[in-house]
Amino acid sequence: MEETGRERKAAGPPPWAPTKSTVFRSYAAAVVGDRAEAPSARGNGVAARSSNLRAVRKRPIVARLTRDIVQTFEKCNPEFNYVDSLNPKHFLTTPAVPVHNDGLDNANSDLILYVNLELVNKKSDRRYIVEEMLGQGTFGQVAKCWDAETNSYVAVKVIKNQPAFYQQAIMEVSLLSMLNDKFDPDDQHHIVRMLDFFPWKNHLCITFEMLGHNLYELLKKNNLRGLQLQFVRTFSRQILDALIVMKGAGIIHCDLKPENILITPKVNSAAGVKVIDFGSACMEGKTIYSYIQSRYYRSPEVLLGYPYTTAIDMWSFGCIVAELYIGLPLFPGASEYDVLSRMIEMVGGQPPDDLLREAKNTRKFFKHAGSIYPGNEAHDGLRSSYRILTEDEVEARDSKKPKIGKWYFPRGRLDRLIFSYPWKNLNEGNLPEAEKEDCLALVDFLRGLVEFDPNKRWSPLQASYHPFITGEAFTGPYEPFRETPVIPVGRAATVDHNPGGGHWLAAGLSPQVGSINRSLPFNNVFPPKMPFSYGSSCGSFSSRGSFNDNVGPASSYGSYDVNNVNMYHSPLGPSGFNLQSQAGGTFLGFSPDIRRRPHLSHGVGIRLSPGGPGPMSLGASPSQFTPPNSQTQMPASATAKYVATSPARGSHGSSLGKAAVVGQYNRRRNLGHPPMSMPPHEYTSQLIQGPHGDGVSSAFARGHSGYSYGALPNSGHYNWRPQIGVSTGLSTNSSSNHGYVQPSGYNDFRPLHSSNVPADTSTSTSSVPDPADWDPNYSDESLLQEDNSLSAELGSVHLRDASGRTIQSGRLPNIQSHDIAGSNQRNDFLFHAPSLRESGHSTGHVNYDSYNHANYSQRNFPGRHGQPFQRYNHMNSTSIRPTGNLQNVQSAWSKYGMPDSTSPPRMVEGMPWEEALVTLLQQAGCRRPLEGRTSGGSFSPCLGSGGMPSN
Ligand SMILES: Nc1ncnc2c1ncn2[C@@H]1O[C@H](COP(=O)(O)OP(=O)(O)OP(=O)(O)O)[C@@H](O)[C@H]1O
Repeated sequence: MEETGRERKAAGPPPWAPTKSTVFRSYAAAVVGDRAEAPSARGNGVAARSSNLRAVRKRPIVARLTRDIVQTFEKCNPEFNYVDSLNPKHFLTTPAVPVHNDGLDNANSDLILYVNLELVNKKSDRRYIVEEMLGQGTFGQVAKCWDAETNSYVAVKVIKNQPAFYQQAIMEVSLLSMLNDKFDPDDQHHIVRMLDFFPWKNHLCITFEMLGHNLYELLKKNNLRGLQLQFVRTFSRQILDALIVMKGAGIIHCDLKPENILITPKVNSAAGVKVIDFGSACMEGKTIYSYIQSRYYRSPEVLLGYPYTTAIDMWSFGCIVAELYIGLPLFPGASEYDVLSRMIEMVGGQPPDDLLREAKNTRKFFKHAGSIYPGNEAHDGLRSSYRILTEDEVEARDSKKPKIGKWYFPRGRLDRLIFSYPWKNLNEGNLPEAEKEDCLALVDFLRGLVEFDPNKRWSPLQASYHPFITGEAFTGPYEPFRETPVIPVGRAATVDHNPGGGHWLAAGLSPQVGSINRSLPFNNVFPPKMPFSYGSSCGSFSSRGSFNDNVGPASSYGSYDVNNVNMYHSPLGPSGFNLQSQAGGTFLGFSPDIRRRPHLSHGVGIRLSPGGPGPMSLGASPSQFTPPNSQTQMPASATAKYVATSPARGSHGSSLGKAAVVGQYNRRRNLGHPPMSMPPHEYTSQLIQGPHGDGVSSAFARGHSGYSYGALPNSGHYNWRPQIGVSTGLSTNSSSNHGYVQPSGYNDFRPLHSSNVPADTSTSTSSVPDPADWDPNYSDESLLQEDNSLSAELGSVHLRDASGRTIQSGRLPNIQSHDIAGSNQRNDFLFHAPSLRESGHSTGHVNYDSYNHANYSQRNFPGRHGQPFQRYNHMNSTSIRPTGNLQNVQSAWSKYGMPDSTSPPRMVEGMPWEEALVTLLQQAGCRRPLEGRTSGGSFSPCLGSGGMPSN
């Protein structure tokens, strides 16, 4: 029965009701009383003074009303009980609906983050207070957090609570640990610093130094105009620096793109950039995934399904350098076919025949003409027996048109593109004298990077000596010094079972058969700073005996002795990673001498020889770990808000791409995927004959005489590259084609492979939304949005030239549109060209009449396509593919040396991932992040008795 007001009155106030005296006590009285009660205050005579409320009145009203409000309420009503958790939360994660992990995770297995949530490293009791979302990507979320201990902001990547992502994140941790600690201990090589990692609520959290905006945002900031050349040079040099170190460590980044290069604003010091996101990285020679790299930056060998090395990062790097200059992605293809077509059209030539012969996807893109196809030539001047399929041929084969994206700049050769940038003055003769040399140097620099043949593509070290980077005068085509070939690529996992019965592939090791001596190249400028020899370019197997004797820092460079690699299969169960250091501890696969390592004789798994970072050997194909029912849902809604998809934060569009890929990957996982067909030895021997001979140097030692310095390519020139055996190069002489097929209308920037597609129209007929075009947040308005933080960030940019001289110091002018509006000149500032919008064209379609063939829609800049790597393995081994029940997952787990096979992993509520992580990291010697916080540097989990972390 409902109680009436009268009855209530008669019954007296409810027990919780404040009494008049407490409720309506004045705030001042409460404060006075409060202070009067404080012993310390009393002691200091504050009580007496507190009756004077003038100090309180001076505060702003909001402060006065809310300061100590909880205590005030408590004063007013002693029964008032403030419960923090009942506060409305400001959620940062999308969606924020609790689904998994006892309501802590959403449907995507992302930890639901909200403002002021604490992420705690329970081992060190270090707390990170979530403040805002920086990005939501494939592997989880990155949040800006306050680190109370250091009074600074950090970026914390909270990995999804799924084994697959967890595994790959362990890889990220281990690779970055290695890079940070062993190869760049002094933080000099433009690689992001990892500060901490810890498990939290079944999520792995990785703490990074807080960096600024990424390079895509920087370009976008200026309406996708390019940067001034000196900035292109400076950033390129720094990225190269990172790449040199990575190559020295044998690490392939696999997802290099402008979004993964972040600005590091430093007040009063040289600004620069840092490479982030090693979440897709792997070790050279131990490549697992074939679908890697974001599409625009995907190398030809990856597109074609050819074994890859660190050279793929150099391709991406070349794309980035060009993009920094022109402001737009170089190959913004809407499909892989489109990307490859653009490469061929813009770079000239095509991948060499031996690559095409071996690559597993060749038939997707090329037609084998049986013999030398008339009129078709590879880029090195040799005729080819392959030619790229026409769109019609692709359509006839696939019963649907290939997706072809828009062209955002004049079609034509890359050199022309660079020379005529910003494309308003189409006559390259307009190029100021002063810029000619720079442009020539840039074009020549790009020549060595966007090189179809990975064996001829310049290494980062070779590229770093290019005049474009060093700032020396450019006097003619650069010939890189000969570099000792380091790591022939390992055939990506192709074998189901290794002969020894172990699981090479499960361990992430590509069997590399063949007697190849691998030693640290004499010209490795970045020997890791560690006392012993090390396996830096980890991942190659060498045959017995080939392991060199020159023990020392450069000796056991990344080699695995195929006869000594210890793979065990034992019914006794897993032995974990068995990473044993000769130095007396376990560490990340660095054994100073493979020959002396202890041989363990039990367990499944693999003991890594020098150079193989432990966790990496997980062969962390998510497919092996994703529980059958695990969800990898990434609805567009979940990705649209933050970084990955938003122009405001870089890799916009990528999430969807990645989501699609993850979905594909999961499907693939379930369906299985055929192994690559080529036996490893074939590939190895091929490589030995290729790059191990005169390799790079010979490729560039020939036929460059015709590259006439100072001469810009004229309209009659077909191939902008200096040609082997052809004395034309960039000669202005159109007669120098030497039998090359004259492209139709190079003059007019017409495509080599005419697709009859107007440049401003998309021929995509697919009803399936293309992730490349999917960018819900994209708009011209967003392009024009000022971002003061970015301006501020850049305001303190100081750039130095090659000699260390400051070329741009002090505060740069704010990046305001009026700084550049209406300017058609390369501004004496960060950016060097007006945007299409500002180059006098009205919004909407921009018709470059003078090109006659190119219409551009500035409204349709490419939706960024950070298409992710897709993880699928080539392994057919059912033993490592989860087959639908926990036990199988567990057995897969145990094969990777994960803990105790007798206690199956709990997928959601338990701690096995944390335990596994802890064990792995402990075994791998990843101690640094916790050093100083743990006893003896060991990593031990902060587990409650029940296995769950106590909060
Ligand atoms: N150290 C950092 N400082 C500032 N922002 C960062 C940092 N690390 C990452 N971010 C932001 O978070 C975003 C996602 O980070 P990251 O690329 O490492 O995650 P991811 O899941 O691999 O994303 P993606 O799927 O886009 O590759 C980055 O694009 C960047 O904007």
